[in-house]
Amino acid sequence: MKRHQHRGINKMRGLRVLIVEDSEDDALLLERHLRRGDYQPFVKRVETRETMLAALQTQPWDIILSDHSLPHFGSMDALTLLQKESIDIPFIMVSGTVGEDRAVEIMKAGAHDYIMKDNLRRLVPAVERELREANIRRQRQAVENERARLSSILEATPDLVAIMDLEGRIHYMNQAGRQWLGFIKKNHYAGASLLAHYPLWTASLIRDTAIPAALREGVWEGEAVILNPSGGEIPVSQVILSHRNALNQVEFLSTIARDISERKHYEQELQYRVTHDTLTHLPNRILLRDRLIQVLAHAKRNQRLTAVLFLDVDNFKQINDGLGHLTGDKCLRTLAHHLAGCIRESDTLGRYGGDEFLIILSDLRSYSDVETLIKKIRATVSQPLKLNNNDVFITLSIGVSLYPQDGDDEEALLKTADAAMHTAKHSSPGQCRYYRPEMNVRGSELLALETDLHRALEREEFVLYYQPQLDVTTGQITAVEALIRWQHPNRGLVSPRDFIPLLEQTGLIEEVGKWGLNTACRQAKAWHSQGYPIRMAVNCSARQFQQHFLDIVHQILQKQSLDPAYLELEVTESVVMQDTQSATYILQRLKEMGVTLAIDDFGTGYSSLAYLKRFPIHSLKIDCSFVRDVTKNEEDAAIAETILLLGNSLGLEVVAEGVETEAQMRFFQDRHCHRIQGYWIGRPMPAKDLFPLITGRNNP
Ligand SMILES: Nc1nc2c(ncn2[C@@H]2O[C@H](COP(=O)(O)O[C@H]3[C@@H](O)[C@H](n4cnc5c(=O)[nH]c(N)nc54)O[C@@H]3COP(=O)(O)O)[C@@H](O)[C@H]2O)c(=O)[nH]1
Repeated sequence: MKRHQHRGINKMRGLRVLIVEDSEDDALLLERHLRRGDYQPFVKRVETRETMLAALQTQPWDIILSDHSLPHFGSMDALTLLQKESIDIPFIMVSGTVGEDRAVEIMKAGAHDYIMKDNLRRLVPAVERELREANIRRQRQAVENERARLSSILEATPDLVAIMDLEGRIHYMNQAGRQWLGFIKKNHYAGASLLAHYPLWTASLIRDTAIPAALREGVWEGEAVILNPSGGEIPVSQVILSHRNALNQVEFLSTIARDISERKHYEQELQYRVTHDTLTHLPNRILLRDRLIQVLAHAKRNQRLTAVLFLDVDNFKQINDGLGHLTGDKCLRTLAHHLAGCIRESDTLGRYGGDEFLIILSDLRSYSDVETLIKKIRATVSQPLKLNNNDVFITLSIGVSLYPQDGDDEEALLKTADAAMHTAKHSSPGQCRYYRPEMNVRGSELLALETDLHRALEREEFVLYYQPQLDVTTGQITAVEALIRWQHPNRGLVSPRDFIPLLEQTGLIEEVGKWGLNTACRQAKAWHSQGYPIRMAVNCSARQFQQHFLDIVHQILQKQSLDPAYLELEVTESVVMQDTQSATYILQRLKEMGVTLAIDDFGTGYSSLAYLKRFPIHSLKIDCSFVRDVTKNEEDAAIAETILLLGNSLGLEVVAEGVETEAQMRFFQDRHCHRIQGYWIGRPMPAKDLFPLITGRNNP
């Protein structure tokens, strides 16, 4: 008994039954039949519309068993109520009176079955079938709901989604896809080929690579381009999937394509930024290197000549510091523009960094093409750059390396061009140097020198030598030029040509220059005190020529109690032409202080008459290079004579420097040059050695 009970309880199935019935006995009868059928029913009997609605709203029901006709309610009313409330519950009519026609009518109205009250043996099987079918209906509905949800997601997604057969014919395409491809109505795509909506190169990629890969491996992912109706290209990231049936045969393909226009735009932008200089928009170091590799590969294959030009703006720091960074930037931009105008379309100009530019010349017919370009560049930069109402003159130091002789890869050519440029910068700024193997040795020497220079001032290794200048009219030594020397502990006396450029680059020139000015003024004062009013000429480099230099000069003159008229500051044309506005100001203040001013190396730079008139200058020094051959070379003689005439007409003193022979001396004497400086009078020498020369000349 216990075992039977146990089995019975296990078999009992719960069932929530709503019975529409006015007879309690009939309801109990139904309940009993259900129990016999191994159900454990939870039963609620209702007999009006209101009680049925309340029961429906209170809890869910598994089945409704309804009598056909109640005093104020019936199966038709119950079905209407269910429809109105959109409730799908198996509905079995249980009646003793209904005729066949009426029964059919009720079935049409939504009842799932009907049972005669005198044949209740059918009840349990009917309930079971209806429960099963209701379950199937629910599952179908769930699938349908799921399908509708997925469809609405596909329709709403901004990506193109399509289903295709194995030939690429479209069977479904979502709204985004229809819009991209211009299918105005929903079914317009039916049978159209997706391949027709790609440009040729992408169509072949999809046909020959992507679809075979998707068929083989199940999926292909890549980038493609889709055409919009007006032929515009939409870059896409695309996935193609193959879908198999139960027999493992591919049944159809699906694809999802995402518009990556924005990403592509950013990628291009990024690529541009990585490879271009933001200031000048020229190729930067990375792209330059890349181009050089390509040019060299081409040159190797076709036995072509190639040249690399390293260009560096001389004294760019002064422009930046003096005129401000914005003007410095403008200077680089303007220069970049001018340089771009000098090269052929096949050449590459780029900004290598800071004030350094690089030009790659490919497919040269001969190396003379390089000379042609250099001449063009020279002619361009000899014109002033118009920067915010300033005429700024710049010079470029250029280093050239040639392929194949100076290196056969990009590394070697860049290194050799750089070495050549640095040699130009150190020995002759503003000039061009072709690479020579010994330049590399010189490079490491320069590095060692630079290290020593940092200690030279505190170790008192600098000395001043003085070179006499002869007054042509009186024959007396009326002035001397102070020239610095470096007494290096190991190298001996180092020429200023080897260390002044280094001092300028490192900024040490300001300290060393101050020391030189002070030492020279002290020496001038010493000679004055001994009865020899000698004028002291002191060189002033670009880096020193700043507004605070005015204070330095003033303080030193005060400290040494030297009459300012006996100090002559020598500046080159390039120093004053770099920033004419600021130069005019400084020169004017110096003049007001009583200091005299000389333009050094005159004739080698701009030689601009307009500026000479504007600047408060006292003298012009004819550069040694015109003096050397003045008696042999007509052109040099003509230049020297022109400078003399120019100086005289502007009321300036003219000094000829580098006079080594009597013939040269006579040349200048005959043309009323005011002062002569050169080995013929005396080499630069320590003050103690010069003194006897002064006393000898000045005490007839
Ligand atoms: N900013 C500073 N620059 C300086 C200073 N001292 C020197 N310098 C500059 O260094 C350059 C080289 O100078 P140096 O080697 O001293 O050469 C000078 C003379 O020695 C040389 N000279 C003079 N007479 C003759 C001659 O008859 N023949 C010949 N071959 N050379 C001769 O000319 C140089 C004079 O230079 P300059 O200044 O142009 O008058 C040089 O550019 C110096 O300016 C310093 O303290 N500060």
